[in-house]
Amino acid sequence: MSALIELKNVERSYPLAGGRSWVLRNINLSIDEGEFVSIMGPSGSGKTSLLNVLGLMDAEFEGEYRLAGNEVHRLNGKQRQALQREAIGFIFQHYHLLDDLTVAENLDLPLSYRDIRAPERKALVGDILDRFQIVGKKDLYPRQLSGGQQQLVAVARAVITRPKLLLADEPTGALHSTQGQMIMELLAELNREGATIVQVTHSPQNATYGNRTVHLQDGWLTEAA
Ligand SMILES: Nc1ncnc2c1ncn2[C@@H]1O[C@H](COP(=O)(O)OP(=O)(O)OP(=O)(O)O)[C@@H](O)[C@H]1O
Repeated sequence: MSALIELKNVERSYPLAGGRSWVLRNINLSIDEGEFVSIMGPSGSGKTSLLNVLGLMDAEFEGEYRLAGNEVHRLNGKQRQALQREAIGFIFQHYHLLDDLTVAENLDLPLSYRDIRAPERKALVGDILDRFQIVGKKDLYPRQLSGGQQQLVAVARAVITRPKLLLADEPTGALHSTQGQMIMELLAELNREGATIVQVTHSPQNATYGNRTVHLQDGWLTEAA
């Protein structure tokens, strides 16, 4: 089994008056294709910082990061952006849908960054609307949807390009428990279909949907027993 993600001695710090403030300490982590990993840890322990490194949103780290055979630590900004668009889908706590775009237009957005012709884009949007059973919502705006429906659209948008890696930051954090459970079941299903998923969660219940949990404490990573 080949590793999709490999972090070697990854460190992140910020300058602080008189020294540096350390956020990630000597992180070594390997994640195989097809895994569903949960990152847990107290507030301020570095979970979002680690997700930002994994998602190529933060390049100011030290150490080595390999993603799908790419040496991320050697890439320039343009190459990182290309890899991010090709390989990663993001799901955030607060959906991050664009308010001025309809559901269908939000779903089309990641496709518009790719070299895909309009009829094929339309077909892909149609397929995903079907798959997520939201065809009836396609012309509505995000504010016309419930929180659970908005997150459903956000997950659909994250997977429409079939990324190898799905990164989720507290994906159920803003939802009621039944809506949250629906989203977790959907993530588990996407994982069974082959997506590698890394989620940040405070919820031990949500972590049970994954196959493995790692813990962060003051920037240090430990594997759960
Ligand atoms: N731009 C920055 N400058 C300085 N310190 C920062 C910066 N961004 C994050 N930090 C620090 O990094 C540490 C880890 O933050 P991070 O957001 O990764 O924690 P977290 O585990 O995700 O917390 P939470 O569960 O509260 O979201 C915190 O102490 C935070 O203050």
